[in-house]
Amino acid sequence: MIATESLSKRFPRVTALDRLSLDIGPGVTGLVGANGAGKSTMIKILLGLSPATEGRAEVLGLDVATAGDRIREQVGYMPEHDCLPPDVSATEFVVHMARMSGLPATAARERTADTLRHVGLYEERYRPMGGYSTGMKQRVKLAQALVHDPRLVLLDEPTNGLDPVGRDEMLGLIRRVWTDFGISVLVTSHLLGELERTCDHVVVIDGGRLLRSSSTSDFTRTTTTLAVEVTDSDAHPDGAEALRAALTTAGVTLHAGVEDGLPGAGHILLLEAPGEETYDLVRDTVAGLGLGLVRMEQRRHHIAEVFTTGDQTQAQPQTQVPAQAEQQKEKEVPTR
Ligand SMILES: Nc1ncnc2c1ncn2[C@@H]1O[C@H](COP(=O)(O)OP(=O)(O)OP(=O)(O)O)[C@@H](O)[C@H]1O
Repeated sequence: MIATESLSKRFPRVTALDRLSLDIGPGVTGLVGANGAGKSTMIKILLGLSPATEGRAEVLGLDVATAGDRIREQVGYMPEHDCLPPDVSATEFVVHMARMSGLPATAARERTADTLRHVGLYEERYRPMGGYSTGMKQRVKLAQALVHDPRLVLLDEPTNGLDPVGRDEMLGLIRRVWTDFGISVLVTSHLLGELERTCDHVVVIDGGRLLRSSSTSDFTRTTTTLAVEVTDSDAHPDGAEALRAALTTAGVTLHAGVEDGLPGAGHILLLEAPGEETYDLVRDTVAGLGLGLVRMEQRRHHIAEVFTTGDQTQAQPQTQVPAQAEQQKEKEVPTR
């Protein structure tokens, strides 16, 4: 879908993109980086709106330097900034954008109605957009990117300014753009955590340089940590502690501390399970103590841990772990 080779963009005082080489296939791809990392610059180059200083880029097999018009025919774009005229309604605006993309009047009206329904705008679509909430405006911006039925959409920070519920709804919509319509998505964000749930592939850039590009499952691959939750019993009023003692005696390595489990079902123990024999041992020990086994699951990495644990096994050689990431409660990539 997108390929770049040693792509650079230099402004007089800043290098926004620094020899970036990427190969992005179909599906939902996240482009994550702090403010100023170069995400918007990258999108403008991919749309053929801003020339690269050096290197090359192709979108849908078309060269951005020479085929910008043809790229924009097949690609939708949701800009980061607020760009909606306040005095017109969502319907009028999206119909206008559809006509600009070359759709005949009837098709433009039909596609507008379908697209606005998809993004969850109903009666409001006839009201002037000046009175819309941020969430409604973001939905209109998404709708106008989709209305001409592109093969790929480039979404620049679509969750900006949204509260957690609005963010979840927007991420769900973005996921469905791919699963329901087969339109590939490149979505930028400075929030690592939200990409974990939404994207098949994640590209991380910092200061215009590539930090890492891998499938989300590589980022979140399983660990050897096993989480075990058991019920209490009359004989063992603290089932988790009884299990901890029995497993320690059996030679299993347990992590310090417990996590809260389901109400009434005790706590969750975390232990090292290098092989299947540990699973069998846990099951038999739980049964031997007469406890109920509520859950036994392998823990997965979270994307943010890539930045907090120094796990760089698949990182590019130039990887720098952004130090402040550890302090970001919301798992945000730090602002530079
Ligand atoms: N037209 C321009 N002239 C000079 N510098 C620019 C220009 N556009 C972007 N930059 C600089 O290039 C760098 C990358 O900017 P860019 O907007 O691509 O980052 P970003 O990752 O999209 O961040 P944000 O989410 O804050 O927009 C920044 O340092 C920015 O100040």
